[in-house]
Amino acid sequence: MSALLSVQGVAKRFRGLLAVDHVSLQVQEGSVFAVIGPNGAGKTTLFNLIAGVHKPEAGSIAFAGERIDGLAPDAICRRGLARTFQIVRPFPHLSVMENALVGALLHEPDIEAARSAAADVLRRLELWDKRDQQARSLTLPDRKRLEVARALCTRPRLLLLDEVMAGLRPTETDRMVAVLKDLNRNEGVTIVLIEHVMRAVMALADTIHVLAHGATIAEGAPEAVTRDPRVIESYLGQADHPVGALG
Ligand SMILES: Nc1ncnc2c1ncn2[C@@H]1O[C@H](COP(=O)(O)OP(=O)(O)OP(=O)(O)O)[C@@H](O)[C@H]1O
Repeated sequence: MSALLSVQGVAKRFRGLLAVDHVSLQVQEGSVFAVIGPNGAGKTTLFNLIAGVHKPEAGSIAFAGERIDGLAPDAICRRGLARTFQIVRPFPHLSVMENALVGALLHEPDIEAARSAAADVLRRLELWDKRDQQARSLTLPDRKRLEVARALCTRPRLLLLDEVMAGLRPTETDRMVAVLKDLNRNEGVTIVLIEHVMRAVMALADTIHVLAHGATIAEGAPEAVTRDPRVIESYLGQADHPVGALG
């Protein structure tokens, strides 16, 4: 099986700090791949490299067999790689439907067809009843779902999710996990997620990749990775060391 996303030895430095230190990973089509690691490990910077926000100083990134490093974020999104942001960023004064439409119009220039595609996604994400509400009036769980909906409306083959569970209560986390499982299993969307909520990671991920100080320290099946002493040690000293609690 060839990888849908292949990251080879990418590096990114901010002034003196090597935020991503020659990281390599392979994400198989149809899988759920989690990137975890303590605060400041380089997870969001790695996403920004994949999504085209930053250009890697070393290494290469291929999506569906073609190089994407160096392309602009919108060009990468058009190829089928969409992302959400750690800080949710819907257009606050637009309605839920209008926010979804912005994504749908990327691939579907016909407004009625785009509206219909957006409606399908909003139903799937349980936001249809709130389609006329302004995004800024939504609760945090609904804003998180809208963030996923906007990304999904661009019809991605691969979805990059940056901490979509943060701030959710356990029941809301379970709902989001169910939505993502459905997308992955029934729609075939490949998912790469950065996540601190280990309950969600364990429920979803086929593979976990662990970063610490910008570098890879472990990768493998969830049960093995969360028992790895290097992984547990990397979280020590963190107020909430979720992996230690599981191990
Ligand atoms: N734009 C930037 N300019 C300067 N330094 C940055 C920038 N973005 C990230 N960094 C630094 O790079 C390192 C990695 O940050 P990054 O946000 O990628 O970590 P993270 O693993 O996503 O952390 P968290 O779990 O807290 O979100 C940190 O030391 C951070 O301060």
